[in-house]
Amino acid sequence: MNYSPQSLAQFDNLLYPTVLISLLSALVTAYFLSGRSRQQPPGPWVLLPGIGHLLRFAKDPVEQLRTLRKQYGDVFKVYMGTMPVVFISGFDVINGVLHDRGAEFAHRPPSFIAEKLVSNKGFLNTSGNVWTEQKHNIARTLRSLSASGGLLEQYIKSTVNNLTDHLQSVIQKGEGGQVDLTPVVRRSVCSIAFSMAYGRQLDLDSQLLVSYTDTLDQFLRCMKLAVTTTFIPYIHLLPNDPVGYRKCKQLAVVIEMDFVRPELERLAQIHREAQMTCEKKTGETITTAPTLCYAGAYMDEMNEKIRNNIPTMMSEEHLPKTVSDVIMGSFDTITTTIQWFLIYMTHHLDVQKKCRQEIHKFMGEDGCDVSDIDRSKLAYTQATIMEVQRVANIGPMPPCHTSDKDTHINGYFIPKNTAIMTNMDSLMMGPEVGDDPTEFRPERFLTEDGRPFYPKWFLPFSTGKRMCPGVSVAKKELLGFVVGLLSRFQFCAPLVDGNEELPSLEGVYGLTKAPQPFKLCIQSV
Ligand code: HEM
Repeated sequence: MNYSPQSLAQFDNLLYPTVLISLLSALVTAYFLSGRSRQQPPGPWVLLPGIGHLLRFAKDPVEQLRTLRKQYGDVFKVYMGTMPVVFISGFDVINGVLHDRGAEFAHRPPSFIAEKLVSNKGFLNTSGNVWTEQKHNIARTLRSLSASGGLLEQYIKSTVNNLTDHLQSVIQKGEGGQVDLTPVVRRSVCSIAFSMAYGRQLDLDSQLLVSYTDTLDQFLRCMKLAVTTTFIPYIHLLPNDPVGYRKCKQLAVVIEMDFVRPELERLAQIHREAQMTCEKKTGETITTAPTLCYAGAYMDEMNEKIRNNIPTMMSEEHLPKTVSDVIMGSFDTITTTIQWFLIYMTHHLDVQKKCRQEIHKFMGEDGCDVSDIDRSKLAYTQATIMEVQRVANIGPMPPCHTSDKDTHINGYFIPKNTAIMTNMDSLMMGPEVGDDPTEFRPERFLTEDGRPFYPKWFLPFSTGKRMCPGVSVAKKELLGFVVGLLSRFQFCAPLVDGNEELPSLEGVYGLTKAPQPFKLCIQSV
């Protein structure tokens, strides 16, 4: 093509409008793109899943979440009280946020209740360096405690033996027809948590254990409603303490002053004495507590760092709250899982029988030793525990995560410190489970040749940096209780007015989803 000087001049005339139009369209595109990049997740403006349920004016929160997910997809935002909460659902999104971007989302959002109840100290509610340093210490100690042949196995063995002896005596007294197992199971679980924390064992009937368990129990019951202040802080100003916030604060003080601090003082004293003896004998300073426990291990590392002028965030202020967080982390979750396990076993006697047969086959029929369990042999029993964890879904709304920087999830803009909550139901009852998620079927956790199968979507302990640090303790404890109980007893529905009355499968939402009060009939096998 030939360009004449005139045609080039015409082109020149077009140059300015062309550049102008391009600039304008670039600006418009940038405007829309920046709008898109700041687009917030969809969701209704005011809705109170969880809290509404607690305050008894909304339906089952899990049902609400299912409806919302259908309507808005895997990332949606609701206002829980005055606080926006972004819910993430489905394996891909949850794993993407908590695991693949674990460091970014390893923070906890600011919380009124954490600030007022524990002054933002401890483990569960802290973030950043203080959390990381404590996490390393706790994870290391829990790993040592739960190692094969470690102290946890001894604690489980003696506690489960005491529990089964107690149940045997209930049966011998002719009272096995309708037993409320919850108090004794709670005490047993608390006893193991106590031993791991402070390195000494308490008798199941000891006054200290009874009152520690009762106080923890009262605190957790009280927290069911008091947690509302996280989402509507002004509620705590109302007269007559309608949500039990002030009562919870008092109970937190009682737990620390009456139970935690005396044990910490006792450990410090033992440590001082051991140190003096060691210095006299060898001239060396000992660096490990006489008995492994996580309060003692925390003190050791903290004191060692202080002695050697190594900068540390571990402190006397964090210590009692951190110990309480770990005890609380295990107490409610393990008790609730065992309660649900027993309930589901009364609903599925065939499964109960199969577990017992497996236990008797591989561990003997006479009072098997729960400190010496070969997990690989008890595949069906383990699969049953996992299936109970799935269907009972005791933590449908686990602690919130957040990022300390503005960020995006699935293209939606998430301002820093926004609370992000995992929709656990979307994993436990989601499409990945198969086409029969409501059915109780332990086989879904077994391969075709009967070996354990761990599907990627099964995340009851969460995933990523902030995943439950007690996972191996929990697995050992749950299996120990199940083996000890099923090897010696048969659990079934009690007779009420001549009719079998199966315990309800409907849960009560608190910090965990617990069963309604229930009784079972226990028989020796
Ligand atoms: C069936 C038993 C258990 C279940 C289902 C469970 C589940 C969970 C879940 C879902 C979280 C939240 C993780 C996250 O934020 O992403 C968590 C945190 C935690 N769990 Fe467990 N847990 C169990 C037992 C235990 C035990 C036995 C211990 C202690 C020995 C424990 C100690 C903790 C602690 C201290 C946290 C807070 C972690 C943090 O904030 O970084 N849990 N657990």
